[in-house]
Amino acid sequence: MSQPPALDIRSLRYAIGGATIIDDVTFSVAPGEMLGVIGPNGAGKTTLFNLISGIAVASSGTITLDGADVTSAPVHRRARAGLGRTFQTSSLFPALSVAENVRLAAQARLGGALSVVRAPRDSDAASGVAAERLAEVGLAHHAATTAGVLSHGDKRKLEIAMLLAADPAVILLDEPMAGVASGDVAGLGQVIRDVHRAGRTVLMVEHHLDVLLGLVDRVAVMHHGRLLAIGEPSEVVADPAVQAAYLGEAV
Ligand SMILES: Nc1ncnc2c1ncn2[C@@H]1O[C@H](COP(=O)(O)OP(=O)(O)OP(=O)(O)O)[C@@H](O)[C@H]1O
Repeated sequence: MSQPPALDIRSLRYAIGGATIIDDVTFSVAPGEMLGVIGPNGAGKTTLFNLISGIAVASSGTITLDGADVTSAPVHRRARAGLGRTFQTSSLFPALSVAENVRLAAQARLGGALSVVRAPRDSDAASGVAAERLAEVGLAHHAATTAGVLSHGDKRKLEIAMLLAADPAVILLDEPMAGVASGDVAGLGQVIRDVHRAGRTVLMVEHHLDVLLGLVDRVAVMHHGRLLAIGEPSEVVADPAVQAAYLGEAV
């Protein structure tokens, strides 16, 4: 039997207060693929991520993760099924060290009691996972640094390391470049590329189109809650309907 898609979305619809925010969206993402999700402000990108991660529940349609229907599953069950997500707003603990932030995320996954008081032992499974993940995002040299003083680019790398601590197969990145200094964008892009090349399926919403189009295998364009186009970046950028949706913005 052929492998099921990492993520399959069928006829997804989300309506609230009389407004249809997501309207009949269907697409699937292959295992190991990186899909960019773009669209003008208010197009429904974050809502789509909320439906996939379980923060909002679809009005109709289905969401399948690696063959398992998770359409109405709570957030923690989707996380157990291999889904991980970052948010537009920072989710780290600024007063703790970089290593402690990732250790806590790893402890949550490993099921141990959460403790910031007990000094971590190097032999701790969670500390081991934390060290590996920090190395993976290039932050090993900042392990002892207080997370709050990191640059925006390094904070985003730390959030990715925290996400990886749970070992997700499918990762949703919501505007990972937001607020990152232009000089740090390329380095963060390389971390995302490496995370993807390690075999993970990645969906990424990002307004920095130049960076996104250079990273992804395919791009999906949302417009007024509908999927306007999906395909390889060069095809999608050349699509007149996509250009019209951006009202002449350089795509
Ligand atoms: N809970 C809600 N109740 C009412 N309207 C909502 C709700 N959530 C989102 N919307 C509306 O749905 C539309 C899509 O919002 P969403 O945040 O998903 O868009 P987006 O593409 O992520 O936008 P941006 O690029 O600005 O982040 C917007 O018009 C928003 O105001």
